[in-house]
Amino acid sequence: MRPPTLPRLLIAASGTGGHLFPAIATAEQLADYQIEWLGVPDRLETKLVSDRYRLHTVKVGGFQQKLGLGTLKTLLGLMGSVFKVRKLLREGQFSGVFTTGGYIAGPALFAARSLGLPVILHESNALPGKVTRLFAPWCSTVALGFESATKYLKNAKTICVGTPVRSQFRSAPDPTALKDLAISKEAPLIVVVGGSQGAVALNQLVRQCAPAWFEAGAWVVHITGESDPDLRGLAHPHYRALPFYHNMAALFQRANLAISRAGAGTLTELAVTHTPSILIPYPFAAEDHQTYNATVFANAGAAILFRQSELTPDMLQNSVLTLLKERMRLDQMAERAAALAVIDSAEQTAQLVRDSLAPRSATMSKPGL
Ligand SMILES: CC(=O)N[C@H]1[C@@H](OP(=O)(O)OP(=O)(O)OC[C@H]2O[C@@H](n3ccc(=O)[nH]c3=O)[C@H](O)[C@@H]2O)O[C@H](CO)[C@@H](O)[C@@H]1O
Repeated sequence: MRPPTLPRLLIAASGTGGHLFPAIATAEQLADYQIEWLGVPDRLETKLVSDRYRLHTVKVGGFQQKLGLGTLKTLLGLMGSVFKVRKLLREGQFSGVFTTGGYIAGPALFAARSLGLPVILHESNALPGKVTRLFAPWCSTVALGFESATKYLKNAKTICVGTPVRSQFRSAPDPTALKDLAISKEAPLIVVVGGSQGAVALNQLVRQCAPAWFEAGAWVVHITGESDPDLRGLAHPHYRALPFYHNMAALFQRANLAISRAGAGTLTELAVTHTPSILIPYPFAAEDHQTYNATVFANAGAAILFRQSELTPDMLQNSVLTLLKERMRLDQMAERAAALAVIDSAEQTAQLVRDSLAPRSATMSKPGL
């Protein structure tokens, strides 16, 4: 007897770690679905996803502010992508779409809804992205990373579930992890991270401040991103600079303090690993959404928020030195961060996917249909 085929789910997630990792974490909980992926050529998904899931790609881009030839080109491109995804969904007999927003969500949502298929959208930011705000009312369910996002999505069916984190963040700390970095076991550790692509301005600030932190006995692991022109700008026995690191869970678990941009993915991980932080939102992020994320953490007492435009190297250097001396304050910030964590977000999000797809999958699997 042939085994019953699993219902099929298309996941549309693309571009940055902040969009891909929550989608991967949710996919890891959906072994009862046959999953395929929708992304964009040449983005991070070609490295992170294609060895595990069949990856289909379409070209999508954002609309420019001014109307003109560029807008027309983007619109035609979008229509072409919608047709391509529609064909994929129909021929592949998919039961629905799960997306984490961003540009890829547009064609996925248009195509799915035009076929009457359910769409579940996860929005991890405190200020939902434009695509989410526009399309949320058309989704079966919109899962939110932050409760405060609800107020921007009044016409949608929303539910706060936190943001899913990868399995590495949900397993017990591995005592052999971080061996590759050969860092002191006892010294205070500062981890610097600028999102999945790194942050050159943050890197420059940190390099100016770090010598005083080394003097104070601290070590620094600095995730620089691939595009920093000054990658070898600092050398010290207590300093490790890396373009990207895969075991972020172990790194955050070990860190006494993180200095970070305020992408929703990283913030969620800092909460799950109870890591106190200094947050410097990326000032050019769409609609300044990272400041909204960081404000939630700062208001909760889990982080200190600095705007990049107002932050001098002296301010950053002294804040870190003060925090390193105030262990009780760091412990309190860690507790506040822990209070923001939703450990089972991946399971909750996966269940929302099942609930939205269930009636259709049940119909499709009835004999004779
Ligand atoms: C510049 C920008 O607009 N960034 C947005 C992007 O996320 P972006 O990817 O920039 O940033 P996030 O902080 O959300 O996610 C980064 C992810 O990459 C991982 N990581 C990072 C470095 C590394 O070496 N190894 C590693 O695994 C982190 O652990 C985290 O899971 O989408 C997020 C979700 O919509 C937004 O909140 C961010 O504002």
